[in-house]
Amino acid sequence: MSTGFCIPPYELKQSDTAQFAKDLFAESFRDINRLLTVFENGQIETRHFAKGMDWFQEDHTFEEKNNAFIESAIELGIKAVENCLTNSAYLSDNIPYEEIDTIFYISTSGLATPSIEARIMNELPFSPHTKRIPIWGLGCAGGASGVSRAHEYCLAFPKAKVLVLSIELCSLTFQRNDRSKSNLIGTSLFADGVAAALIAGDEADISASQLDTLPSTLHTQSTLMPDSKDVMGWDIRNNGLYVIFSKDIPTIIDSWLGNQVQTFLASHGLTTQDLRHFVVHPGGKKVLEAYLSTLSLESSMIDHSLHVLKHHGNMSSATVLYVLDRFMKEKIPSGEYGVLTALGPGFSSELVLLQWRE
Ligand SMILES: CC(C)(COP(=O)(O)OP(=O)(O)OC[C@H]1O[C@@H](n2cnc3c(N)ncnc32)[C@H](O)[C@@H]1OP(=O)(O)O)[C@@H](O)C(=O)NCCC(=O)NCCSC(=O)/C=C/c1ccc(O)cc1
Repeated sequence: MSTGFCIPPYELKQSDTAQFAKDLFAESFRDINRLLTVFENGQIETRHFAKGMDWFQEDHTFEEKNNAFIESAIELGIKAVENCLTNSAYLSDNIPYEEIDTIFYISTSGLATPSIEARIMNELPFSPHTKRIPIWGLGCAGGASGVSRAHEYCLAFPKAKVLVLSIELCSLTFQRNDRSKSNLIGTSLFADGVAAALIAGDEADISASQLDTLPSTLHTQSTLMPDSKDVMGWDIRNNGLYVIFSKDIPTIIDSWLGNQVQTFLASHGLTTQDLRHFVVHPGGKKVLEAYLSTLSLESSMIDHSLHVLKHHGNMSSATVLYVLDRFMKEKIPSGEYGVLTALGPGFSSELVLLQWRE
């Protein structure tokens, strides 16, 4: 396994984005100062964006926003792929582009056909026979789903080297004229992130990592909650993508997820007591608290997720790969188990059982 990232170029402090939101939303909410406390309460300090503050001060058409997405996605995606295939923390030799069998491209924040991985293949020397599997629409769950689908691909083709490339430029969907509370909360949470992960089959010819152990993917579980399409998603209108996300998500996690994780672990002879590591997408502070409470986990198990939330915000599908990278850098004894998980529109969850191995 390897990872690579490209941090988008414009770093903004939470205090700057709070001021921006105050200017924008002041007319819409009489109690704006009370609502602005969400910017401080969310445990986010900095976020990174593809465009600077000036860009968000102006209205943009759907066409302009989506064109900006395509341009930045290619530029940042290329760097994340390069960093992943040459990451000396995990690889003793660089992986040549032409050895990548398949790219799973994950996104829900911009549209492109041909999809972004094809455009990146025009810029980097991949084999023209590389299989392209673009996955659009899984939202925050997409990074975990990408790891799951890559795992299954490697079971079918054990010699395969697979790239999961997640590109989310959530800020480029920003709707200045949507003065809903969801949009205000979203403006405090969402950020841009670009991450790549290399997943290799058991028989792949890959130069050994310099680390003692790395996580292996063992099993996966995808779950759709029936009749829950209004929990999260996009309302697609002439001006672009308008965010839908329910304020009940933390409560839904509390009542729905615990059982699922327990059943998943039990089907592999494990319980939550066996779980040492929890590689969880930090959807928001209250989302992380809900995970702790429903699974009775020790609070230290979300430290890496909180770190990513603090320094990068919620970068939708890319976020869980940032969290995974922090776990991969830790010295974790061989044999220990973990779960990688994220939730997204559907409403759905993705679970991956991990075991650290030499
Ligand atoms: C740290 C937060 C953000 C703030 O906490 P707080 O400061 O204690 O504030 P409250 O939770 O009390 O919320 C303040 C107000 O906002 C309201 N609110 C609170 N979430 C909501 C709400 N989703 N709707 C609409 N009103 C709300 C809440 O009801 C309350 O209103 P009021 O009754 O007038 O006091 C906390 O609410 C929190 O962690 N929430 C969980 C966030 C969450 O669900 N994350 C997972 C979903 S991620 C997701 O769906 C992704 C979407 C997405 C979006 C854009 C993209 O570009 C890409 C992706």
